[in-house]
Amino acid sequence: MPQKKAIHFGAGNIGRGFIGPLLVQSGYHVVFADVDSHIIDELNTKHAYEVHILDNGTDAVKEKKERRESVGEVSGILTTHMDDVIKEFEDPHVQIVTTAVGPPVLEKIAPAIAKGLQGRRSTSGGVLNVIACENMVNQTKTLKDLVTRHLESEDRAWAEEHVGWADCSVDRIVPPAQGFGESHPLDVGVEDFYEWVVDEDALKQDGEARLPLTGMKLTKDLEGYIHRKLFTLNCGHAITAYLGYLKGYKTVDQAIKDAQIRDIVKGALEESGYALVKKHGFKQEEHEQYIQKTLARFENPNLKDDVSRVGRQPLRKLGRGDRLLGPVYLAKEYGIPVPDLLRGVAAAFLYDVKDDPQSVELQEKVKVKGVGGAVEEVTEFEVGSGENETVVKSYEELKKWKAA
Ligand SMILES: NC(=O)C1=CN([C@@H]2O[C@H](COP(=O)(O)OP(=O)(O)OC[C@H]3O[C@@H](n4cnc5c(N)ncnc54)[C@H](O)[C@@H]3O)[C@@H](O)[C@H]2O)C=CC1
Ligand SMILES: O=P(O)(O)OC[C@H]1O[C@](O)(CO)[C@@H](O)[C@@H]1O
Repeated sequence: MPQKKAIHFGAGNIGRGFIGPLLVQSGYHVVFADVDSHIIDELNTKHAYEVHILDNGTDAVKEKKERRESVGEVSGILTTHMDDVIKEFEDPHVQIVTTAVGPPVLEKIAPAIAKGLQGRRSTSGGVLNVIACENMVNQTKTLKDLVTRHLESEDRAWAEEHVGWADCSVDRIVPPAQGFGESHPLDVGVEDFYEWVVDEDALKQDGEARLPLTGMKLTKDLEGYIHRKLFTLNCGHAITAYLGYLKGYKTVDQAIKDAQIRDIVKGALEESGYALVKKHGFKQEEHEQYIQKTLARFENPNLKDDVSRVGRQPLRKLGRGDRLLGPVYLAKEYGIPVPDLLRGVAAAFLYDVKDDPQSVELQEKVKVKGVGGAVEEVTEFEVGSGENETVVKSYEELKKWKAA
């Protein structure tokens, strides 16, 4: 039987280090679609690469610090070559389309996906599931809306019937590849842990296209998984990055070993945890273990994960439903005090990195409106409110860390 195929947009860290390998393990040939011609050329020359599991020696890999998994059955196309994209969508062996390009890039790939779906309809192609693996809530619904804008009504109707659009939670720390040598540009280093949870009800389950894949979990309660991951792993990660930046640490593992930083991060995750337990009915004890496991993941020295990567785009991370304010607002619903989460929010307002446009924009807001005014604009906590005052007070305290 001819091999089933997947198209994955974004041959970056998560694409090559997480989603691509799981697709290959599940028997798919993966066609990576990217704008980076160097990576695409490499994929089409070598058709294989290695994933280096950089465990910290406490979990699966007790003796060695690294083990490798070979990934074959891969090729590439440029998203700028529309004919190639359409040809792949027309291929009846293609059954799943995934993305990991970054939230702002979804609108850029939407026209190509729309053209691909038009082509698939015109060749009477079968059912397809689309799963956007981006760190955001409702990422695939967002992609669906963006794609639908480029479809005429008959194509829209066909897509409603033939295309499943499933949101997901995607969790594995994959920093930019480092130290594998110039002759291995496709290799990527990852942590051992991973979790990929997909909204079962949104999938089109049809014949060969049925999911889950190896390593993928289906759920009818995606919100619980997304909140747990975003308000724990991503929340703690971001706070570690912002506090680490203030103390001049380069990487996350260095920052989390600092007792002052660890106390705040742990406190913030406990506050967020009380709210998550209330909202989603997680067992308190199990959630505490999840927090411990998360902190242990931050300690992994082999990942050498830069605080600037984890802290990137602070305004996005200060979004109302995102990793910092999401748990603050959730805790507020239950009257849970959140001093450490608000310290984390304050630290984000002190993140001053010149080559990060969102950091520059945030600093400009602070300059123009003062801290309280900027906090009000970004967090929607009015000047004079308890939350606004706590963030401003924490900001002034944390500012001294930077000066020290
Ligand atoms: N790296 C990580 O540990 C994790 C990342 N994520 C999410 O995965 C997504 C991707 O993150 P990374 O893989 O780290 O980023 P990355 O920067 O390594 O990869 C993004 C890829 O998208 C490609 N790209 C950019 N514009 C494109 C376009 N118009 N068409 C096609 N490809 C395009 C880039 O060339 C790059 O290869 C983000 O949403 C991130 O939040 C989620 C969980 C873990
Ligand atoms: O990719 P983002 O949303 O900028 O945030 C970085 C975060 O994403 C991850 O790369 C993976 O979830 C985390 O390591 C980190 O918390």
